[in-house]
Amino acid sequence: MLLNGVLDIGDSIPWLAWLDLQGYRRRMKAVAGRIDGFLERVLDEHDLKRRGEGGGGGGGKKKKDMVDVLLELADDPDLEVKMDRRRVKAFTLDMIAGGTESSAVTVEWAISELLKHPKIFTKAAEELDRVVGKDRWVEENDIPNLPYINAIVKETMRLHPVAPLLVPRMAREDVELSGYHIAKGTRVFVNVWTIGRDPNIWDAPEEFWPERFIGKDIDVKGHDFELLPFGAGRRMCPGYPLGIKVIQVSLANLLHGFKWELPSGMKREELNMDEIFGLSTPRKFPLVAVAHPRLPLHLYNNGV
Ligand code: HEM
Repeated sequence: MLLNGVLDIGDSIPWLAWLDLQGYRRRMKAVAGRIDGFLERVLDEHDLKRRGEGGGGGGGKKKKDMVDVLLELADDPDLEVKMDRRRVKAFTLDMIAGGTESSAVTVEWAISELLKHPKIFTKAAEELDRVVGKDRWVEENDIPNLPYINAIVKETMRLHPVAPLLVPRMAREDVELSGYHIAKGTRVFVNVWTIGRDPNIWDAPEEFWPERFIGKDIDVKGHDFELLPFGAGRRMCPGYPLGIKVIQVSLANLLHGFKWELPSGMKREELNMDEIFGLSTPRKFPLVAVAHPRLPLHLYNNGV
């Protein structure tokens, strides 16, 4: 993940690329080799299982997982866009890389911001107690009734977008944009991190203040260009519907189920909020916090 976001001199000065001055390309090739080895093993295991079960269909009775379905598609000669083994691996890697770190990083930032702003914790807990009650966990269909929790999620994504520069674009033709000439072939980065902190767009942009979204029609679906944590357009995050729900439901449950505190003796001003800036922006120092149960103890025995 770190190597994904590094600034390689060869990207900016292509004729220096072959020298690999920072050694990033060598390290990327080594990591790619290890990941490929892992994915090959996963595909081999699935192939073996499919053959053992009579081949072809991934076994009629046993439950299929995503890799089984992709391998079935790879066997289909009539597919308009061919799915071969290489694509099955790429797809699987996309799901692992895109679908895990992004939600975890966002939830960790949300809890960090709330530890700095205990009043927001209290307000969130009030909403959860009123809407969900203290005798159960939060479910997906509670989410539309939790505007304050949703505002916390948006505010977290405004200040800590998972992909601060989205993924690079390339201008397919010469274009004039807001008075700038962008020549065909130019690599373009959209800096959503800066947009999220732009004082021309946001009041008190450096402040964590979820109330700014209450009653406002600003969403994260790629239509409101001031808030683009999932990107926009044809290359917008395809995992958006899943990603946003995972963040909302897990954060809501973490706030509903636990009272959060900093380790004893630590003041909130001392909580370091530095980020590692790359393709994604995790915390520089992992969050350490203490969680106290808020709900009846029997609920913790059955899981969420
Ligand atoms: C927490 C949630 C997530 C956030 C904040 C997030 C954010 C993003 C962003 C900003 C992009 C680039 C979009 C652009 O440049 O316009 C992206 C691309 C992508 N995301 Fe996500 N994502 C999340 C969850 C997921 C999940 C759950 C999956 C899959 C299960 C996923 C799969 C992908 C893939 C495959 C791409 C590349 C799309 C392409 O290049 O065409 N993401 N994501």
